[in-house]
This record gives sequence, C-alpha cells and structure tokens, in this order.
Amino acid sequence: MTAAIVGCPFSGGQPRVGVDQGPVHMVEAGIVDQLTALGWKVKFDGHHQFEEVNAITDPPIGKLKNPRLVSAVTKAVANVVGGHAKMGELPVTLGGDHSLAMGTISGTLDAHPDACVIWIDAHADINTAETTDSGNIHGMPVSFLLGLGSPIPEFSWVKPALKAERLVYIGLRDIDAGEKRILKENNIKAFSMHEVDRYGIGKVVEMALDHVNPKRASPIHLSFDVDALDPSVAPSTGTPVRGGLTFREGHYICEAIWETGLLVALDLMEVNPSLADAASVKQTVTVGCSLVRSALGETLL
Ligand SMILES: N[C@](CCCC[B-](O)(O)O)(CCN1CCC(O)CC1)C(=O)O
Ligand SMILES: [Mn+2]
Ligand SMILES: [Mn+2]
Ligand SMILES: [Mn+2]
Repeated sequence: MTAAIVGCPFSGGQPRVGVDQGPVHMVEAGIVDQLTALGWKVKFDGHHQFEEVNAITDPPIGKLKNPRLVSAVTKAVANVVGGHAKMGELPVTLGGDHSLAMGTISGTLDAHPDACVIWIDAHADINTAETTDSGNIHGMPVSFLLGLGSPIPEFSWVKPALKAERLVYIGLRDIDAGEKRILKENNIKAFSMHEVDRYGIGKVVEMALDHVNPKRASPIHLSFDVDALDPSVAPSTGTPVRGGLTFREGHYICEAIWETGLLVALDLMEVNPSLADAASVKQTVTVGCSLVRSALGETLL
C-alpha cells in the first residue's frame, strides 16, 4: 500500500500567519519515516509550491478574502489528490488551512464518486458567501462541496459532488447562526461535543458510520481539523475552542476508521506552528503526526 504525502503549505483561507508551515513541521518531525515504519510505501515529492499562484491581484469578492488564490490552489490540490487516488494510492494531505478540503474532497470524489466524508472539527466550515461573518474561506469549504449558496464564477470548477447524506461531523462546538440554519435545512448529521459526552466516542463513531456508510461499503474520506481536539491537547492552531476532544477520543476516531478498511483519503489540517511557545508547537505537531499514524493503521497492541 502506498501513501502519498501531499504537503500543502497554504494559509490563504484564513488571516493568521504560520499555518502554511504546518506541513513543513510535520515532515520535519518524521512523518514519512513513521509511516514507512508502519509498513507503508510512502511517496513524498516535496511540498506543493503555491508561490506562482500568490502573484495574482486578488481583491475580495463580497466578503470572501483571497478568493482567486484559494480557488486556484484548491483546484490544483484537487488534481493532485485525485491523481494519487486514481493510482490507488492513499493521499495524506497535510495543511495548511481547511479551505484546502475543497480541493482534497473534490479530488477524492473524482476518483471515488461514492465516497463519504467524515469531518472532525470544532467548526462546521459550511458558511456560504451569504452567511459568512469573517469572509475567511476556511470556514466555507463544505458549502462549496455541497453546492450551497449563490454560485461564485471564480469557483465554478468545484462540482457539487458531495451529497448531504454522505457527510457527517464529529466534535462540533462553535457553529455560526447561519451554519446552524444550513445544517438543519439540509438535514446534515452532526455529533457535537454534547453527543460525545452523552454516548461516548465509541458509540458516536458507530452512529456516524451507520449514517453515512450503513453497509460499510463506501470509501471514506476523513478530514481532521486539529482544532476538534481540546486546546490543551492541540494548542497551536488558528481557531481554538475550549471543550474539545481528548487525546484518546481523537485517536479513537482515527483507529476506528482505519479498522473499517475503507479509508481512501486523509486530511490533517490547521496545525499552525507559529501560535504558541516551542513546547506547545511541538506538542501540536506531535499529536498531528500521531493522528495520521493511527488513521493509517498504528495500533496500541
Ligand atoms: N465559523 C468561523 C470559523 C471557521 C473556522 C475554520 B476551521 O477550518 O478552523 O474550522 C467563524 C467563527 N466565529 C468567529 C467570530 C466569533 O465571535 C464567533 C465564531 C468562520 O470564520 O466562518
Ligand atoms: Mn504529489
Ligand atoms: Mn476546519
Ligand atoms: Mn475548526
């Protein structure tokens, strides 16, 4: 089995400096060797460079910031991820901000049209151009993938290839008013931290899989935003929210999804190695690498 590390040093979907260095720190922490030690054949052809894309002038479109940059980069990522998937490889995309998931999931759905998406996050990332308050596109990728909101010409390449019933969230606890409306209107299944507390992570993952993958027959794209974890576990991230997943809950999700044998793509997003002291940065990078290993088969026994 081949894992393709897709390093995406990209921060255009949000305003905080540093999240583009997330992939660099994870590779420097040894994720390639760690996956090789697990038995994976690992492809890493260097981090994807987006400088040439940075050059374009890119005034906001409505509230959306860096729209042309985000569109161009995520389109490139879609081609890269889709290409690896079509070669039967497992793309492991290291972010970089979560707007990248517009590209990774587009790529996965191109190769695996019947894939389902399990989105681990404190946030729903489902704002449309009409509902966003920040204009930061890392809060919007899911709306593009579902084809919600008014079409934006600069994003016309994004096909609404994701069906609402093929999407499930775990870890939600900071949802904007507009997003709450969108989740309800589209009957999107979401297990917030309340459900995690109430049922326990084991039952929540089982219910999430029962919802999007009842026969355990569809490929799974796991999109993991490290801010789903409690800030005490992953402090160095752009939009931390208290009351998150424990270290073990985060790892259980990855272990349980690996156990299905259905994982076809993984995103590990929003590690920003410039937002905390050295020890906290190291902790966050280390947790990110550990989650990737667990999603790719590392077990405790
Ligand atoms: N929903 C937020 C946060 C998105 C986070 C994206 B990520 O990939 O990290 O999941 C806005 C959050 N909002 C900002 C102002 C606060 O007062 C309330 C929360 C947005 O900017 O759309
Ligand atoms: Mn590549
Ligand atoms: Mn996110
Ligand atoms: Mn988030």
